[in-house]
Amino acid sequence: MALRPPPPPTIDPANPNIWRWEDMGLTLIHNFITEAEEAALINGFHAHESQKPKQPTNFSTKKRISQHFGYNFDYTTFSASPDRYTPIPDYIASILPRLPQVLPGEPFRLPDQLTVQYYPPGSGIPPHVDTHSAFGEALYSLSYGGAVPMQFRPAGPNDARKMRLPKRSLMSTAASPEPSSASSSPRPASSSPPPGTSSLPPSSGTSKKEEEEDPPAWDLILPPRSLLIMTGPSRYGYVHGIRSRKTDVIPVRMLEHLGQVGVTGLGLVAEQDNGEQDTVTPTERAEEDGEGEKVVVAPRRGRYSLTMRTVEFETAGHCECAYPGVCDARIRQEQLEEQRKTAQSNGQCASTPSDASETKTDYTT
Ligand SMILES: O=C(O)CCC(=O)C(=O)O
Ligand SMILES: [Fe+2]
Repeated sequence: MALRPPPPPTIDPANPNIWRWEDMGLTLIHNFITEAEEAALINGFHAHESQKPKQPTNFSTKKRISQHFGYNFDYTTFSASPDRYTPIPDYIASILPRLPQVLPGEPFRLPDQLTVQYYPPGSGIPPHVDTHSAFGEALYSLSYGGAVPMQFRPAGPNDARKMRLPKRSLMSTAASPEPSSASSSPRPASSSPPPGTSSLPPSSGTSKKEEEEDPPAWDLILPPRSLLIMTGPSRYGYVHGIRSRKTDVIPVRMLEHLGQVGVTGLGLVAEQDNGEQDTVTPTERAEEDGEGEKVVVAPRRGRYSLTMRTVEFETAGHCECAYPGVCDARIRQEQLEEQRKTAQSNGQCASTPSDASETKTDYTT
């Protein structure tokens, strides 16, 4: 199926590279870094990978490979410890001061929890909501290498249900990936099941048929060297993910829209399998899909992303967002309340609020 274009963005009249979806708090800035900076980031990733004290990285794997810098996040306590810190290399640190402050009126802290991910061609990340309570509102994600479409949809009742499953895992549901607790730890496989199709386990008593339809999703192409910024609804109330697939069927109108604002070279079809540069523009490859839409079938390339978040030390574990259905802090409160009620009905002491930080969940970011 062809990608579904996003709602029309507002293009910044002063800088056509900047696309905004103001009602969603979503921004995409094209050409945010130069090709030289992109090359430095890619070289830095591979140099760091080669220094890992383990067997050589298998780049032909289908799994994402990740590297963590800055504060290490501990998912058993749901907090970051100021004394567990992996130094941030220069090729990443130099990007941070250039990030736009997107929350006016709030003091701007440079992101201090950084995750670099390499997505081998065809791999993705399950649909998820990044953990609300652990990080500041603004999430930044810089893309480099190949382009990839990121899928967005408003979080729905199925997501809320899945986030309340006792054994939620990144493999199976709308959750909240990354970062994992230790720096450079391997991530779960990213390929299955396809986002949006995960079903509840039989023990939940809910059959696939009884599940409500997810709200419709749309795709945002993240070209290499672009910066995605999520705040507000897109940060707290939308699910985002990348489908695992070898090729994307891209409507030509999506490519033309990118071309109009000076974005060329998606990295998707820039190189042929024989390694030669491909001089044919993507739109020249267009064909019609079954519905008469002009599309380009573009093979996925290896893609890298640098996700930048700010750890909340002060307010860790709390969140007052408008999306309690998919809010980790609200879910923990609900669980505590249930435990308290159960304890009361069993005639035991109710648990104290301090249990909150120890509640065992397997939420990742
Ligand atoms: O690869 C990306 O751009 C985003 C990854 C992501 O959503 C995450 O790590 O939470
Ligand atoms: Fe995410």
